[in-house]
Amino acid sequence: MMGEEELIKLFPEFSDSIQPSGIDLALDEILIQKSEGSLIDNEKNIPKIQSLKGPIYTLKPHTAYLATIDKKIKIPKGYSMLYLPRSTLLRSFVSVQTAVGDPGFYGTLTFLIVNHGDFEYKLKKGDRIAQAVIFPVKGSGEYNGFYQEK
Ligand SMILES: O=c1ccn([C@H]2C[C@H](O)[C@@H](COP(=O)(O)OP(=O)(O)OP(=O)(O)O)O2)c(=O)[nH]1
Repeated sequence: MMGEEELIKLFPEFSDSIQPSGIDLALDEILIQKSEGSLIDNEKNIPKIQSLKGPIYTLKPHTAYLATIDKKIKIPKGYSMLYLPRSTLLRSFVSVQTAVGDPGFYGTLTFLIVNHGDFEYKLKKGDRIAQAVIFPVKGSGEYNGFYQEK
């Protein structure tokens, strides 16, 4: 796992958000699902989504949303990332569910955020919701998939 000194060099645009063992990630928008979706024979039909009005978002009980991160990220070749939830959210019955950040990815990170609680939970744009932890990857190629932005 990469530490503070190395992370500042690798991610200068996140210099204000570097932690001893990762990078803090802050909320941009919360989005709700507006249509069905499917994944059949690797054919993606991603559900339509709609932004909620911010900057304070109310997560309804037992409801899933998408959350976008406020700064686009470029993952350098040779590194990969995992995203872990901020524990304050877990202590509040809210999970942040995430996948792997690939070497070479550039774009907006999107996470699933679920309020598992029986009560509403309020979250403000700009608040930290997750932390990225970064690992070197030996012999990696570069991501150039569906979610890559130019
Ligand atoms: O929770 C996550 C994890 C990763 N990413 C970004 C970075 C990652 O490099 C990219 C693609 O993720 P993944 O490879 O998991 O997506 P896929 O469904 O396999 O897409 P593709 O078919 O383009 O490979 O999305 C997110 O936005 N959210």
